[in-house]
Amino acid sequence: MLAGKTFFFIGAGNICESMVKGLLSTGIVRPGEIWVTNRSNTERLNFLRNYYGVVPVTDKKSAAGQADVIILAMKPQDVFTALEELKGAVNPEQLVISVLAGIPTGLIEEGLAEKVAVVRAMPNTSCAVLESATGLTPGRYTTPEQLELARSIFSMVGEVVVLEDESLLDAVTGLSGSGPAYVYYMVEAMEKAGEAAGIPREQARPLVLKTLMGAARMLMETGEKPETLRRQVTSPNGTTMAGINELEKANFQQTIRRAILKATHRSQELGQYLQKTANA
Ligand SMILES: NC(=O)C1=CN([C@@H]2O[C@H](COP(=O)(O)OP(=O)(O)OC[C@H]3O[C@@H](n4cnc5c(N)ncnc54)[C@H](OP(=O)(O)O)[C@@H]3O)[C@@H](O)[C@H]2O)C=CC1
Ligand SMILES: O=C(O)[C@@H]1CCC=N1
Repeated sequence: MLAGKTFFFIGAGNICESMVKGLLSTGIVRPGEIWVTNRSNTERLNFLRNYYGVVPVTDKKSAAGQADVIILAMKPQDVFTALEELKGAVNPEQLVISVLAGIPTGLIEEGLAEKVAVVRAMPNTSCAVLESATGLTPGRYTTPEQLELARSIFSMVGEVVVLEDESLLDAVTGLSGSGPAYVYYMVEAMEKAGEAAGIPREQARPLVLKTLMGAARMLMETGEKPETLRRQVTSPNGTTMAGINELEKANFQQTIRRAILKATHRSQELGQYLQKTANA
């Protein structure tokens, strides 16, 4: 299904590079099958060409007319300009994948002016190591085969969940799209705490990272609930209980909940704002 397909990334920033790195590492997609473009940053395109062997594109319209899969990967605020540049170039046989936070498929379909197949996807930067958690939802004109193509692309770089209700993609964005940043933030905090407790940074880091990896693998491989695994670590009146009590005092779970709901809300807000702009 994927062999020989060409991929055109419109927006060659962070998420583009994570996907490119992951796709190429599978060996299924070859560098010449990945085309990349930016608004103006040619230095970045040259870097991607030199480092990954992918193909920089200047004539967006012509490349968009030829690629099998077009991936919209600019900031949400830049979507209108990008769509204007693509108008009329994409046909219903092709597949457009948008990874833009908050942007509904309807807005992209309208912008492209043809009955083009659009899939909204929310991956995360762990695509680079084939461990993305990606939510997908089909647009109005997406055939089951085109949805399957999108699923197989993101399955190459991690786990895929297909959601029928597009509005849930905002929550996927708040949960797993932004999710790696919450984890990195926690790692930063744990490293600093390790240092504060006297462990040199170069030794704190491997301890924290292996703790993270080990806990993730325990969750995945035992199939136990996080709560069960947490209780196994927590001895009555022991060290873990002392630590967890402190997290409870700071309303840790409520704080995480608020963070994810805020991020979800921000995704909704971006979509609503840009939809209003489109209607104005
Ligand atoms: N970063 C992440 O973890 C994730 C991001 N996303 C989504 O992916 C999108 C991109 O995010 P990210 O990669 O972090 O952003 P970056 O700022 O790193 O990259 C965006 C790129 O888009 C380019 N661009 C802007 N306008 C156009 C245009 N009209 N035509 C072609 N290229 C254009 C910019 O080029 P130039 O520099 O020349 O202006 C820039 O290189 C966002 O919509 C975000 O919501 C989704 C999942 C995860
Ligand atoms: O921060 C953002 O808006 C993007 C969307 C998901 C991850 N990064």
